[in-house]
Amino acid sequence: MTDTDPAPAAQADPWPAPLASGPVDASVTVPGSKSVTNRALVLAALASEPGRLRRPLRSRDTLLMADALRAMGVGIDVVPDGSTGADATGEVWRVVPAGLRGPATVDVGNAGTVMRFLPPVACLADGPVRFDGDPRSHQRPLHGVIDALRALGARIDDAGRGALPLTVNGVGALDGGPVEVDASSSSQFVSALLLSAPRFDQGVEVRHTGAVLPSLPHIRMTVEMLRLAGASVDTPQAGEPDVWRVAPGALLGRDLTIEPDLSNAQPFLAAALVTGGRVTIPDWPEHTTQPGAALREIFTEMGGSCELTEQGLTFTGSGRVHGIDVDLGDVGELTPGIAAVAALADSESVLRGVAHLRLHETDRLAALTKEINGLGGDVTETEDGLRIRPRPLHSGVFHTYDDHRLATAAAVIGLVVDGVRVENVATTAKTLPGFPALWTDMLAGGRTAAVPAVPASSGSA
Ligand SMILES: O=C(O)C1=C[C@@H](OP(=O)(O)O)[C@@H](O)[C@H](O)C1
Ligand SMILES: C=C(OP(=O)(O)O)C(=O)O
Repeated sequence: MTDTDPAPAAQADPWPAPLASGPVDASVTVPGSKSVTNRALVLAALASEPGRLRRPLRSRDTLLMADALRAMGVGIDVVPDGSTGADATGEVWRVVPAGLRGPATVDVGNAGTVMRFLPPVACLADGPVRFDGDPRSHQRPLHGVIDALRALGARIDDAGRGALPLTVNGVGALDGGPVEVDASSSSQFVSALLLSAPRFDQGVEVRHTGAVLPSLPHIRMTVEMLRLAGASVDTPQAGEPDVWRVAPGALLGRDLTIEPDLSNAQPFLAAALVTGGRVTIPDWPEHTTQPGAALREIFTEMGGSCELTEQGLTFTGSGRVHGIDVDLGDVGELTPGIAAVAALADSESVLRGVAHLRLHETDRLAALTKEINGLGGDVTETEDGLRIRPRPLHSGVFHTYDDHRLATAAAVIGLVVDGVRVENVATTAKTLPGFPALWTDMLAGGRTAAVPAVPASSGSA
């Protein structure tokens, strides 16, 4: 097992998605949030003292982030939890900040958070940091981060591509100050500039100039986590929309427990919806900036009800699945899972506000259209989303295009459509390693925890 390979159990490829024999009834412990884990790693690496992450997500995207920070000199190790028995919280990563080093090389894989959040960090290294990743990473938008960093004083060699691969020539500091960015293709441009800004000489003032700004909850997550780390952040006000300011200053080392990944809870909640069953997700946070929180409302409208108790969030399907007309601009990463449910509904759905999904792990709008239609569906792409007219679906191979959310969406359809086979289900390791086992445990009424046991001795994350 390498640091970037969480070694999921080998699966048949294509993987025969299990058919539900009746309504599911299970409690599923979902691993930590990718978005929270990778922000926590960056903020801990930039802090002025060591910090800890409890229940971090151990997946391809987060291990790539940890490896990249380590390559720049940061210490990241698995340490014993310190608590025992029922109090044990799972894996703990200790992050020990250090003077950031270059030369270094960073493999971003296909992780938006790594490719966007780390070039600003690399500006603070004392030498060149080379970034490259999967072929798809060369196509995903990065120009907003590159142009903004240059405007703030950075030297970046990208051979005029405005994309990966590139080298950030770190000199140990960055001026910072006011900068404009068009983040209409990814909110991560804004998050990236804000996260490192406490360490820029003048902090930063980011002004978004584009017509739309997707994934606002993820920007709120950035702001909230910066503040938790002691940063001073001003957020957009009436009369001054789309402007964020971060003051320069030291960041604190925190002891942070990572919330479960609510977007990865989606397929399990969808299972309750499409089978008319019941699924509980323990540790569902009462307050969260994760976009997955919107599932409570969206899936309720599509045919069920949910209740937040001490046990977690329980979603109960009504036995009917309704179509929905919804703007998913704030919560774009939920689109594949909602499209899967919509394909099984009793009426048409229109999913809007997600044109930027064409530049995600794959072109998600094209991929969902092709693959659902390949099973007999009737999906058409619109300018900014999908129109889904439910049809009786049949067996077939569902291709996933190296996209974790395509794979989990296919599994949802496979619960009620016999003979769905998911090509490359292993791609779920990007954010949810062990997905097939969690899925079959759920169908067996599982109560199994996905959180890895605390290792007996310390070691590298
Ligand atoms: O900042 C983050 O953690 C994320 C922001 C969103 O990106 P986009 O704004 O590019 O959609 C989201 O889709 C992605 O999964 C995670
Ligand atoms: C868009 C996603 O990921 P990334 O962080 O690579 O942008 C996603 O997880 O749905």
